[in-house]
Amino acid sequence: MKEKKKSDVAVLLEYAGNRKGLTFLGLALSAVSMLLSMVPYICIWLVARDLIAVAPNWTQAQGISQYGWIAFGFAVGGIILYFMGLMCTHLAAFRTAANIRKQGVAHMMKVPLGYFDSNASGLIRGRLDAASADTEQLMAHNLADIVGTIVLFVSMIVMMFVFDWRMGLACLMAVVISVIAMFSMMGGKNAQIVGEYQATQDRMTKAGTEYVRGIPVVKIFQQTVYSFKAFKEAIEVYSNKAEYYQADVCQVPQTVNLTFTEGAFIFLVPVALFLAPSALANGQFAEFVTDFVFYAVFSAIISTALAKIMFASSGMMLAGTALDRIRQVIEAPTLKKPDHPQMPQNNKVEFKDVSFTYSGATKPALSHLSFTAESGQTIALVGPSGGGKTTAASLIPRFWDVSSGAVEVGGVNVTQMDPHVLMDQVAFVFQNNRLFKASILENVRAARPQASREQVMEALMAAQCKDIIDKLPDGIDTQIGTEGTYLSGGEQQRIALARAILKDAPIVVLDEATAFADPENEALIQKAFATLTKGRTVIMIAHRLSTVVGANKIIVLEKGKLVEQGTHKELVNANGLYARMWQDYNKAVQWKITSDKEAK
Ligand SMILES: Nc1ncnc2c1ncn2[C@@H]1O[C@H](COP(=O)(O)OP(=O)(O)OP(=O)(O)O)[C@@H](O)[C@H]1O
Repeated sequence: MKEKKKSDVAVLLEYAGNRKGLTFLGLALSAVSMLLSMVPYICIWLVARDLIAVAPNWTQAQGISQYGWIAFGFAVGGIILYFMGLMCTHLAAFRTAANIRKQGVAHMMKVPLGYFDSNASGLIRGRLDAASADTEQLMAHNLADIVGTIVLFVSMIVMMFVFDWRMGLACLMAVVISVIAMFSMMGGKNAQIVGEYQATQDRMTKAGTEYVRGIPVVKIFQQTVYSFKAFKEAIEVYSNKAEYYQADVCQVPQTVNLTFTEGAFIFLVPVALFLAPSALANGQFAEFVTDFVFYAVFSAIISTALAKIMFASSGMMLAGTALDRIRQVIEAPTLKKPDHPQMPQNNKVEFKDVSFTYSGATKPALSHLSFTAESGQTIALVGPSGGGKTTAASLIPRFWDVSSGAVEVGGVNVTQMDPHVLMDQVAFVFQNNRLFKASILENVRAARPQASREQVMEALMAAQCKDIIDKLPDGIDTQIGTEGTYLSGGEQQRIALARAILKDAPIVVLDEATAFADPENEALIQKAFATLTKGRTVIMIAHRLSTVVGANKIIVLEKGKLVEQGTHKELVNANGLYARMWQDYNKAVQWKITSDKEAK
């Protein structure tokens, strides 16, 4: 257990980078400040000794004010050094937390895109933010307090035995009982409970993110109570765990701890009463009273020291579990990079006997899928819902890697290509294209950062975005998602198409939108599609069969398997699943036309 804690600190110090030295400087300053803070107590003893020696002629006491100034000087010096130490540890702690966040974000760029499907973005952010804040507490405060407290303890024990070992022992007993109570609360099984408590916190964050994300659906279907259930349960589990820890685990040890730290007198007074008669008999009563005064005052710092240890050890535990959570992000498996990356030879896309099963799923989402899209061809993926169209398209940019078989781009297995080369080769337009809260210019330019303003403008025009730009107050410099500037689904889709057009990649994977039925937008989107796909290899997930009629090849997927392939004409003649889908589609269109006419 101890070793693990040590290694946690070592890990955190690595993150501090070139500010690691500042941590050590801060710790040294904290140690020295603790030593300085002992001097006022010695001064109290000296003052008590001198006063008692001249009692009751107090005015004869020499050097009282001198001791006062010395005590004041050392106390102030101690505080100044302590603050300087904290400044150093804070500077290192901020760097540590910043480096953890930076490394986490950098690592997220290397994980497969599918990772974000199974890990809510709120959870990832929560893990990095909350966890790095917890480590900040350890690095900025707790470590300095631990070192300071160790020094305090050693000097405290030395001082306890310097003046009167019996009264010193009385004070020490209170310390020992408190420390035992405290460690029974922190160590062993209870450390595991703290881990569980933080895991419930994680689950609550995840459920909260999911709940907030689903609010529109919840409101539409008036499902407030039911939808709140998962989130409510997560909150309840969390508060039960927190309550259990506080009430059942901490109650007794904390009471013992507080009683003995705040009441170090419990042992000191009986010991003093026991010693008083012999001191009186030996004519050493003045020394005895001096020592008693000193220990009575000194015992007060015991509670301060123990409180610091308590916070420090809980900080240690928090940081340890925080590091575990950070590791879940920072050590998430990354996309495997090939040792000898190969360059694509052409713009062909080929699936070779591809099977894929999502992690945790029992059935494969794709089984033995093979097809080829020659350079410049358009291949449409169609089929019933859940057939595997999105999964197949997602394997091209390596959202996930195939379970068996191979996906090849330009004659090279995608796993054998540098991920950057693969990303340059392929443009993706998915239905839920995310636009950033940034200007339209920046949103489109994300595809090619070095593109000029004119090139961005050209892409926007090609994607039929003229009407959008014209109506916005600052044209392409308008910030999206702020001050009421929101775009409709169809408009967002066209901006995303402009992004893909600007990218100018030879291969395009696109999920044809179904959600944006407004006829005007629809026509513009189709025009933008035509520009984007011209002269490129296209893999299109098609939901409306009207868009696939002209495709070079149609792949029909059902339950993860290729059930038919061919041109529209061939498949209609084959009288299989596609022919039935085509009939149903025509009936639906017919029904729409008829009902539109009747409505007029
Ligand atoms: N992230 C995921 N984790 C586990 N299973 C998944 C995941 N995404 C999809 N699946 C499963 O894989 C299968 C194929 O789903 P996929 O989304 O590829 O089908 P689709 O043909 O695109 O469907 P639709 O037309 O409804 O979009 C389904 O059984 C689905 O439940």
